[in-house]
Amino acid sequence: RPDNDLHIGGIFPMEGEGGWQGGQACMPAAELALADVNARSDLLSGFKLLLHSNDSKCEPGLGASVMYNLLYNPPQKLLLLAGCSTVCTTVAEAAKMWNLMVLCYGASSPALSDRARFPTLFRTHPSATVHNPTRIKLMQKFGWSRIAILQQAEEVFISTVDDLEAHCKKSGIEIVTRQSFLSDPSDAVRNLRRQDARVIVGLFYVVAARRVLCEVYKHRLYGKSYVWFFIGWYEDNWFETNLEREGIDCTVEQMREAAEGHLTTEALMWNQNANQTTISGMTSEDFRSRLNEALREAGYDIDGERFPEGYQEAPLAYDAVWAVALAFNKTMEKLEKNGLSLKNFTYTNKKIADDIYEAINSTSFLGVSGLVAFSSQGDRIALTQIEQLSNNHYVKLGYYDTQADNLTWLDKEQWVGGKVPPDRTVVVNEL
Ligand SMILES: CC1(C)CO[C@@H](CC(=O)O)CN1
Repeated sequence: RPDNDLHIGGIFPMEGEGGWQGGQACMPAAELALADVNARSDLLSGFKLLLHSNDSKCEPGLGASVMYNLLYNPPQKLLLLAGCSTVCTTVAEAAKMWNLMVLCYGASSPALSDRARFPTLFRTHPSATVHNPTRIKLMQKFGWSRIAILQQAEEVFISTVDDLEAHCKKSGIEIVTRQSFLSDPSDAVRNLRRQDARVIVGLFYVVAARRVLCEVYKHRLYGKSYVWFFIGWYEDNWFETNLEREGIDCTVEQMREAAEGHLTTEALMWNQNANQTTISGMTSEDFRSRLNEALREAGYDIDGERFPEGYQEAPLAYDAVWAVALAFNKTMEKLEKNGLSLKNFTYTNKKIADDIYEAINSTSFLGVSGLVAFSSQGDRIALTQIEQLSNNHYVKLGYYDTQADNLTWLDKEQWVGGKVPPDRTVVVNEL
């Protein structure tokens, strides 16, 4: 029997100290997709897709050595799947030397949107810059043209804020101050008060977010005269957990009071229309049930709400495998016209690599994570969701489709003072 296996490498962050261990849910999701595409007789007819997985621990060095093992050991690989921005940066910068496409299911760094450095990179995970047009849209909706920025000094937030500044300039929104901090936000928050900041965009990881919120409470930078934009992918009760362990000297009540009313933006990773059948024949809720089953078998206590890391991003990994299978299928059809197949691919065969690139570049299908399509930089085109914390739970306020400039608004927003807070001190002239 001729060898009709098509091999791809999978680099998953499974466990480690730093970064994101999203491989815990993303690897099972990728394996579900592998089974589904191999079960389809109308895809890669006669060929079988095989995934060779390894743990990167979200460390670029280990990711690089895992990549070399995949490439220097048979069988020949056709493409690499990877997660974590740091690992994707290393793998995607090197992969071009082997004419390999890299599909990242868990990388949000804006630095990856760079075809000069990463000519073969595609990602089903949107860049962190996907929040920015949504933030601008909300500022325009509520008439805020004077804002402040508070950020943690991390590469992903620095490049996201650079992009936000560019959007603000284009939209005539003034940034009165841009404060950044390494790990202690107290000086930065104090400076916000000095600059009379009222509408503040906050960009930091969740541990830093708790420190910021307690400082906001102490400096009374919350309530009816302030609006905070936070990132929406923290866990729902992020502002009232771990306070003791992280030395936050605010009580749960104080944190809740400071958090009341803040807005969040996040990229949609689960197809919103829960009844919509996707390319796999499943709805996103069907996918959730199958993923939960696979995770229970892997030993996770899903019913006890003990979710593995990467659960939120699992649809991105599932759809990444579908994007590969569909692109290989398209490439196979093209090669067969010349009596060739993907089995003819070698690490020095740029021609076939270009065919695979073209096929991925023109991806467009409805996956469990929504419409899967890439920008010319290989970035995932995604919808964003806007929420607001009201009485301690997040309320959906709307969705934004940047491509169509279409804001779906549910008119659910509540303001502490009963009206939209102004972006500056309003002087009322006594007549
Ligand atoms: C939304 C988040 C948590 C952003 O970081 C991604 C990981 C990374 O960019 O390294 C995973 N998804």
